[in-house]
Amino acid sequence: MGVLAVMGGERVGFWRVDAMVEPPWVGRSAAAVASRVAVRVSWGVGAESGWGRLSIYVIFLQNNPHSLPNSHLLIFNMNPTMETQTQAPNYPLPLDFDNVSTLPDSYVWSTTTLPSDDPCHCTINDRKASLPIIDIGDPSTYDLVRLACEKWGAFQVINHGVPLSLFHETEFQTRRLFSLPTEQKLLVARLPSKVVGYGSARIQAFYTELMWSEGFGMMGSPVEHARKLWPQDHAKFCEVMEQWQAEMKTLCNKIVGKMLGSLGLTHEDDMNWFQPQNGSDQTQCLFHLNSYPVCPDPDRAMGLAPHTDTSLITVVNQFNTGGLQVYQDGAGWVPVEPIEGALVVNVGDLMQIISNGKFKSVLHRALVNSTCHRLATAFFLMPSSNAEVSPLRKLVDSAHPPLYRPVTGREYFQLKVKLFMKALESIRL
Ligand SMILES: O=C(O)CCC(=O)C(=O)O
Ligand SMILES: [Fe+2]
Repeated sequence: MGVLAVMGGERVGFWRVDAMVEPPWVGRSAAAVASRVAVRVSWGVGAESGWGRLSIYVIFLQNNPHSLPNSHLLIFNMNPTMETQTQAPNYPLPLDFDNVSTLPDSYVWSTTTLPSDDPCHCTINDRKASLPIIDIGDPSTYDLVRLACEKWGAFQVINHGVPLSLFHETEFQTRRLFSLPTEQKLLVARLPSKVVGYGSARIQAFYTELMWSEGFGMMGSPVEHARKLWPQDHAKFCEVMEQWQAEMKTLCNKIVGKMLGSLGLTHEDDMNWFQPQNGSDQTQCLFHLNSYPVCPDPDRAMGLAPHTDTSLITVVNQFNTGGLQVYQDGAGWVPVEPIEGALVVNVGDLMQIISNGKFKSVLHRALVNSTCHRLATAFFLMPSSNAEVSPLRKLVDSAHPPLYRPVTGREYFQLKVKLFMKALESIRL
């Protein structure tokens, strides 16, 4: 287990590997190699004159990148067989964004590779279309919620009861994490098969072009990772992250209650399947921090590529900085207006399944900009992994046959990892 750093060409970055590398040669003095490597690292990451001119090296660090000279460290020329030996996954860890002054070619999204022809396409007429803003504290909002979920698959919520002070603390702690030096963030790099830890978006695996973003995932307490990042000073980060997740869980229940209510159902009667059965298998909610550093060429870059969320619903906080866009048939990509203290709710794939296709899982993406470092958080409401997800019984009758076969939360998650945007289609009856 270790971190592979590959330097040279345009794809400068770090890959995490699961497999132990069998080095083609061993026995060089670690200290001697380390001094060479340190120089190559500083050349390879960021120095423009270095792009494409360095030969490719693979560095295997058994310990942490901080202790280079003392680590057991091996270096060898990369060759075609090496790639198969290391089984490097198809998505790199994020770039060292601070040290890049021009957009590397591998981060350029040409308009032809974008799902819509023009990334910012919006006719004058379309500009009037904007995501509904719903006062979730208002008891008479059922119709608005239903319409928003049917037409958009998303809406913004206000009057949700999450204190503004917690927004600010969460933003502060999120910025604190992403401001750490790259090599420190790599101490908690996410393993390819996992959702927790630091890394690039998991959907990167489905796109050839690289995304201008980095993320940090957690499920519940982030203490194990936070301890590695701040050995003496992680308590506040953990406290704030746990508090935000608790607030999001409560809010999600309220919102799901409204969504069901808008279809004539209730949380109590119709969501029993969702709760952990014998207390042993907790719900698998995922909380993600996203960072979109200032980008030298934002019109040609992509922060987070188009996708739908796997969740039942997702609550996104874009910290008052625009960038999130939702796709609507007929209108194209519609920017989600940043509103201080508002939260964005996305209908996810699992909600599309349980609503028997009444609510649609929204296609969305995040763009970047050249002036400010955008941060966002996303809380994904997930069922326990063995809960059976299927169209809710009361929504199915002879006139409305079930559109999807039952799947467990775990099974659907695995389908999404394998099939990405074709996962829903694969369980369609
Ligand atoms: O960063 C954003 O605004 C969107 C985040 C998102 O869609 C996600 O993490 O799935
Ligand atoms: Fe998303």
